[in-house]
Amino acid sequence: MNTPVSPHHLAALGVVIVAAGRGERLGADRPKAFVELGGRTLLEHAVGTVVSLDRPGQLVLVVPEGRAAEALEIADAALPAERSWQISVVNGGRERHESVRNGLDALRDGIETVLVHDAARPLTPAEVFERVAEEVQRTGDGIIPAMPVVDTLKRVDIAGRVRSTADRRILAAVQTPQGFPFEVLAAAHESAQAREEAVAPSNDAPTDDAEVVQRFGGTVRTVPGDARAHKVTTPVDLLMLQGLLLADEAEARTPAPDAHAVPAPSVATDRDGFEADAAPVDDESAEAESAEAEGANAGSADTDSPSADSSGSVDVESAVPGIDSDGAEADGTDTDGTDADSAAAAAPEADDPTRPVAILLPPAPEYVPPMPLDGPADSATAEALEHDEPEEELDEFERLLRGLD
Ligand SMILES: Nc1ccn([C@@H]2O[C@H](COP(=O)(O)OP(=O)(O)OP(=O)(O)O)[C@@H](O)[C@H]2O)c(=O)n1
Ligand SMILES: C[C@](O)(CO)[C@H](O)COP(=O)(O)O
Repeated sequence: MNTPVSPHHLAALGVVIVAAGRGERLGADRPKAFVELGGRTLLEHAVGTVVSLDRPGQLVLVVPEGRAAEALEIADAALPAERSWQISVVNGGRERHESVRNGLDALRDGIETVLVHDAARPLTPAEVFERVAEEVQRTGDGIIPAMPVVDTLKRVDIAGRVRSTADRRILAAVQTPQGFPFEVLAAAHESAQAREEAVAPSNDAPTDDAEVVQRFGGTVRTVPGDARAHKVTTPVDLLMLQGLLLADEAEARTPAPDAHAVPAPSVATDRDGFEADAAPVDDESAEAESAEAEGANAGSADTDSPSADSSGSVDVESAVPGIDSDGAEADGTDTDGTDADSAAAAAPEADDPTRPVAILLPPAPEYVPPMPLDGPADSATAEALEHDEPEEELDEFERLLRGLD
């Protein structure tokens, strides 16, 4: 039964961290969320960021059976005394979407906005949580962080033969946290569950919550994601995130520029990979979308400052059998944990006022946003897209899979 809630409760944010996966592709000796990165489990990193958000909320941790006590300890240790986060822990399901459902069931009445986040994205900055939550509250739509696709994408048949190239201008790689009005996400998951129970299990389980909501008829939009929200899937992902933590440490050790120094460029790299005012991928009017994107990006799209939760040495080798800790060196990081370039920058000649105190990185490559939101501008692109109609190609692909081609 619904209990009356105060306006304070109505403003509360619900966050579900799904941490109940087995981590088979990582191949560690424990569930992925309990593997360590920089001396803290992936779950600890994620929880630490959520409880650092400057708002009241309820956090639900969804964990593998037998891990609830450990998860509660992690949450207790992470919770700063002055923050108003209420924490609960529930068991996960067989598939990710079942785990999300269990998490939603544990949220109390009065949550208006809910964010669903993968523990497997441990370094996602607090700014991304804020950006997603604010945009959900502003628009009432589902909001997901997205990154441009940087590789060329091929459709390949079961014999390994390349059949065609997908148009990556209309594709985006999406991350978590994904945010929704609570009622919409809860109803979408309920409806998905009813459908699952009514028909035989299929192999098209939704891989994210945006898909659950879209199948339910909801609208989902994008905001810029962040390179630090990278997902740990295989061992090399842990090494990449280890590199980020080491870079944070090196940056934290770099002395602040003195008054005589040549100023460093204000923006060296954009971690979201998008131009600051890149419009999100959508099919509505370009004008309205550009205005929205500007609103969404204002003050938060460029997240170049060091992470608040950078921590000590990285324990990848001991946590994941078969991972070679030298991978950090291969990525250009010295074994003493100092990025070679940053170390050089950290030792400017004090009496040489012209000596730069920061390495001047080249500007990030310009990201050309997907096609104009009201369709391709030029006739060549329009023609190319006409011949790259996704549903037609899916049919063709299915025919190939069945050996009908
Ligand atoms: N039944 C599941 C499956 C996944 N997850 C969570 O969903 C996120 C994304 O899933 P993924 O990276 O695929 O994790 P795993 O399922 O653990 O990985 P794998 O497929 O390699 O086993 C992770 O934080 C994972 O813990 C979950 O809570 N419950
Ligand atoms: C939810 C997700 O992280 C969005 O990119 C992704 O779909 C999870 O996929 P996985 O195969 O369960 O890791």
